[in-house]
Amino acid sequence: MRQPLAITAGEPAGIGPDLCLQLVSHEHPLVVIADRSLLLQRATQLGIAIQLHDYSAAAPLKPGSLNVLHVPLAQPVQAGKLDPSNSPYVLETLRRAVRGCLAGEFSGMVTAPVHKGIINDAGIPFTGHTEFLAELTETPLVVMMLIGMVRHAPVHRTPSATGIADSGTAEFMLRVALATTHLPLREVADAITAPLLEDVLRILQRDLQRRFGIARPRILVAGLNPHAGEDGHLGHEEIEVMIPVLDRLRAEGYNVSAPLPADTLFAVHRLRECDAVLAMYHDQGLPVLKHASFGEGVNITLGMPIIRTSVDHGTALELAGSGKADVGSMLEAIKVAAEMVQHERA
Ligand SMILES: NC(=O)C1=CN([C@@H]2O[C@H](COP(=O)(O)OP(=O)(O)OC[C@H]3O[C@@H](n4cnc5c(N)ncnc54)[C@H](O)[C@@H]3O)[C@@H](O)[C@H]2O)C=CC1
Ligand SMILES: NCC(=O)COP(=O)(O)O
Repeated sequence: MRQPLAITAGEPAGIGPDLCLQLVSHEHPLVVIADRSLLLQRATQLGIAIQLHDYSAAAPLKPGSLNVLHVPLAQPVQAGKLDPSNSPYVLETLRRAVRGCLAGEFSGMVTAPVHKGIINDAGIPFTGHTEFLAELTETPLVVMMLIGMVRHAPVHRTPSATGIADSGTAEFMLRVALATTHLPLREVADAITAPLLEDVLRILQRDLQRRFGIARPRILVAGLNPHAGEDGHLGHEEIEVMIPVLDRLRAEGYNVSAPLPADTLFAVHRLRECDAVLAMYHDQGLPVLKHASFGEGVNITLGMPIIRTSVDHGTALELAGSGKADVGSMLEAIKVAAEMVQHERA
């Protein structure tokens, strides 16, 4: 029997509950972790007729119903209106999913978006799922990677040394991993140390192999500084920190590039010939990916003992309860989690 994937409904005032309601007839076995009355209330607001089934690990899932593992809210919710007293509920849904994944009850977890600000307003330091899940699974280092299809992007039209065909369009999977996650920009340069870079690349390589079936991943590494430091004239991190690590890993058989200028690294002719890009920080890599595939991208946490994927967007409070939330990224996140489970079993 296929173990279900756990779906956490995220911030209750956001679009997470709306997205979960659209999963009733999904082909993959799913268990939504959320407050039951919140889902019923949002269904009424959206005019969706829905059957909820109370999930029990001991009983089969009920097809045609939304299987719900009930976690109670602290306060009733108004769509679009944040309330810090419900932040412990949000975190409890995540804890329950992680417990189930670690115990083998769930094959993985897929998260709807949380609102990082309101959790902090509730007095709970929180930077993101990524760091929170690392803590819950006692994983010393995890790697954030977002993936999405690049479609119909302009391609360099002149055949060159890269051998690029004279084609006007391209379609390929872009994977962008990050060396640092939710870190203020001011702190990024100090955080890029040789041990960190080496550990991140080892996690990236290992998970691309075991969870994506890529035998020898080709990884392009972005420099930290403009023009990858311009031979030391625009910063020294590439020469002092990055190049020695990359040389060492290459000698071990890794297919990693030298630090590349991030502005040209993201040109289509380069991206389509690699399996993943390692960007040094959140806003170096993710804007490119979201520009290409927002709404159907997937966020993945690598390096953990469990499988976790997520949507590529946030809580979109203004759309909650409106019927305008696009479920595309959630569907992709479920698909990718299911594929990762398959790869791991293979
Ligand atoms: N995985 C997670 O839990 C994530 C959580 N967030 C959190 O979400 C909150 C809001 O972040 P923003 O930067 O405003 O990003 P956002 O993704 O919520 O909104 C950006 C724009 O995209 C639109 N949008 C987002 N999701 C959509 C969907 N499914 N269908 C149609 N339109 C959609 C919104 O209406 C808005 O115009 C923040 O607290 C942030 O921390 C942001 C990204 C990921
Ligand atoms: N921009 C992606 C993002 O911030 C996702 O954060 P997380 O909550 O998945 O850690």
